[in-house]
Amino acid sequence: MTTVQAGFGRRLGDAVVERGPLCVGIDPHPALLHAWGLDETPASLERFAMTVVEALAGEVAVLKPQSAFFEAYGSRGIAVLERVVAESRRAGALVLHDAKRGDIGSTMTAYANAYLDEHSPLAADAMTVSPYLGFGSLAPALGIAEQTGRGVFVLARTSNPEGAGLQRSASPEGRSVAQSIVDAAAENNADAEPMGHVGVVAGATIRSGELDLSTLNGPILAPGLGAQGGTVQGLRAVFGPALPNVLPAAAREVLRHGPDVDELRRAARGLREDFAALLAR
Ligand SMILES: O=c1ccn([C@@H]2O[C@H](COP(=O)(O)O)[C@@H](O)[C@H]2O)c(=O)[nH]1
Repeated sequence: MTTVQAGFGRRLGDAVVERGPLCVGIDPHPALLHAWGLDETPASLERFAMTVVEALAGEVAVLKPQSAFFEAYGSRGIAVLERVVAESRRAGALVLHDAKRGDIGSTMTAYANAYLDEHSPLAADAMTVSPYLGFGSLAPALGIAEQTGRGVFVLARTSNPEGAGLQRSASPEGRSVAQSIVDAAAENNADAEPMGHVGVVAGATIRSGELDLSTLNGPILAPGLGAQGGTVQGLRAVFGPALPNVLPAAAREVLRHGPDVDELRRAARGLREDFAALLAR
């Protein structure tokens, strides 16, 4: 493990200042491959993913490969994912592995080593993690991330409709499961400047004011724009005063404009400009 000087909160903040607030998902869905005139082979997977990297790695703050779509192709898919991570980072984008890992602490260490340790071929800048085995089970990932200047995004209130039942369920004192995850992340970020390395995931599709994010002091990944029904304009109602910490995320809403790299860029810029205009209002 090698220590990176700046913490993830600062690195993400700098990337957003330089490139604007947007995370684009690299999700090679079979339907998108077909729409791009590609088939479902490792060679097509690579063509798709590297086209997105060519179009956007020099353009957006964060790229978020969805691990599942690469894992589906076995070791050849993982080899493509390694290339996506390395070339995106080389072009200046931060890479967030969307793998949603979560396990007992000892196994969590191995996941964190796989995705966050600089010597791993898959090492990125951040990863998504699932707190279902208890927030404390994520401690090894939080620790490795902090030591290496990397970040984690903990699922709190996800964008999918099925998440609501579990995540909105409340303790006798009235605190929801999702809020307890946000509060635990906030504890880890308490003294960090300009913000901490423990982000949360909260969908662009959730109800207004569902979460109190006032003490989080960390980034908020907001997936669910476009294909899942969330809108950039709706983000202010959902996140209120926490809006400046929101990193809007979209995959299909951008990828459907491919394979033309200029069209992909135009789509990403449009979303980013819409969000910047919302922030400025
Ligand atoms: O709450 C969550 C957490 C993660 N995701 C992931 O983001 C993308 C969304 O893709 P779109 O095409 O923009 O809908 C996908 O990889 C999900 O696994 C999420 O949607 N919601």
